[in-house]
Amino acid sequence: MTKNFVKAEIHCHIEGATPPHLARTQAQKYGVDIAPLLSGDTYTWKDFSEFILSYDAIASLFRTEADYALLTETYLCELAACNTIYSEIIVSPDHGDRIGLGADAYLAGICDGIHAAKEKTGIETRIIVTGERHFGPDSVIAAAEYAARCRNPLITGFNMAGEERMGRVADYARAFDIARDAGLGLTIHAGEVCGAFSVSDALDLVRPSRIGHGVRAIEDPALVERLVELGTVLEVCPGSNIALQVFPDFESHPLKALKAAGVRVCINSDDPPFFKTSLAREYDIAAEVMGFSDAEIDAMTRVAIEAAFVDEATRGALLARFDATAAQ
Ligand SMILES: Nc1ncnc2[nH]cnc12
Ligand SMILES: [Zn+2]
Repeated sequence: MTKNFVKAEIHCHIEGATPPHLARTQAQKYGVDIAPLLSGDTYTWKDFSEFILSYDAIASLFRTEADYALLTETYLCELAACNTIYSEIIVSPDHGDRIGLGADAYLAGICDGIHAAKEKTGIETRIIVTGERHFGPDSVIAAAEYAARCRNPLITGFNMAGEERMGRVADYARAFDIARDAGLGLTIHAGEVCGAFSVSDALDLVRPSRIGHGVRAIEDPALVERLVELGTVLEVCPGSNIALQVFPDFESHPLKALKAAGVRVCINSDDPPFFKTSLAREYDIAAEVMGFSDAEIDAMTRVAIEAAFVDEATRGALLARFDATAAQ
């Protein structure tokens, strides 16, 4: 059991963290029939494309600043309850725009939720703005421009999520140039649905310090070696990968092999209720199914904090908190 382990997570999509009970409340509030999306406590989707559609539909149930504050506070308090001291949430201003709330109010709600959760639990949180690849290059560039100009101190990173099979990384490279020039940390979903070439493209064209998933790098030993040399951190989400059938089961998941090869890896939940998981469960699986030792699990948590998009004073404080309580 990893219940008492100090945890940190740097890859979770805020709308993807919607607990089924909250989805139902929101659906009732706005008179939306979500029966095709949710059966009991299970989000129903069959493959990656359907998952993305389902994700966007659940996101559309949050329509006000207060809705987003509630969602964010709910998720962060759940994380804090399992000893999580740091979280980076991936947010998409496109969702705010698409439901007519607007990006500013969308982010204001999320920030309210972050402050409320910090007040209640002490959890430290930062925001990664993401472009959604399936909304096209212009929309991803607009997301980067938004992140760059709004100068919100909680927004410290830029990402691209969504349908990895749409276009090539080169089509989106400009968005990352804008984010890099604004001083934001860079990470990108790659090597999840697409193979090793997608991770190579990301390294060549985005030069990120982290990659979301990246697990299919395992298909190319030279690429694994390149990740080791660069020190690129993979934000690994094992439960997500199994649910989305990237790998058939936890036994064949490459997290152990990547770590053994020297790649810097950490454990994350991605969209936990969509994949019937939680950060706590991901840590338990690492220990009980994948066979990582306590020290190895702590080492992955340390990687998450070392790779976090925070200022050095905050990183130091988090590491001190982690060192004071880890593996005791
Ligand atoms: N696992 C995932 N991959 C790509 N885009 C996403 N958006 C939310 N979850 C995602
Ligand atoms: Zn993700």
